[in-house]
Amino acid sequence: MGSFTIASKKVLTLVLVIDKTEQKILLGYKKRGFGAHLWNGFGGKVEPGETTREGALRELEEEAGITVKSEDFNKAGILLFQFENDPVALETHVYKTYKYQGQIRECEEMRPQWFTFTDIPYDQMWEDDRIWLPMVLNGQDPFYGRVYLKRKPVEDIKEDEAPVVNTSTSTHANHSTTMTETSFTTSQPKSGPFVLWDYQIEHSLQGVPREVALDGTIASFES
Ligand SMILES: Nc1nc2c([nH]c(=O)n2[C@H]2C[C@H](O)[C@@H](COP(=O)(O)OP(=O)(O)OP(=O)(O)O)O2)c(=O)[nH]1
Repeated sequence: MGSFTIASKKVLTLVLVIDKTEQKILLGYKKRGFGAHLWNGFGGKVEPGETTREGALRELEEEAGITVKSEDFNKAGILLFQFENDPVALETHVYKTYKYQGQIRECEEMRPQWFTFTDIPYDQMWEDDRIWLPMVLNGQDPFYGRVYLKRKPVEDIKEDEAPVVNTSTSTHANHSTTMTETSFTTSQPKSGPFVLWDYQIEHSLQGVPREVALDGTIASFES
């Protein structure tokens, strides 16, 4: 049995771009690196000297090509991701926005695509997303909590399930965007190399969390 004991944390961000009118969310297909072959929001590590808000806005511009005004950018919550036998937890600051500027574009790491709320590809996302993403879409944020992810047995990871990608151009919310569709030849990779082991996620009644302690409780709130 593996251990979920953590000793420290790294700070990361995750940005959700939502079209309330059309009931759609912009996700990116991660082409490489950590979480490859999964659909996710945009984000990554916060750099030294950056606030989480600055880091989230930078990653959104790098990965999807769009910018968001500060007043349209809100913290939806914090999740502490814990990985089996890894003492470093990922304190992930989740932001949401309903407005953006610029032209959505693909980059070498992420391929953006809009999904209607009823068509979110949860079986090609991190397994915990189906628990907390609806909280954001239903306005049940801010939230906080922790998520325990266990490594999949090696025999369950199918390396050669490469997706087939088709490119097309579509127009959405006055933005003409080149979109690509993904289909999988055989059984598709599900939730990457991790499975959800356990979680505790709660609606934050006291305010917007600024930091989560290593035990998953809120350490401080945004003022
Ligand atoms: N939706 C979701 N995202 C997760 C989970 N676990 C997890 O680490 N992430 C996110 C947080 C980050 O946005 C991303 C991992 O960040 P990363 O450090 O690998 O980012 P990156 O490859 O883009 O690296 P960089 O740009 O910072 O160099 O994955 C999860 O269970 N669900």
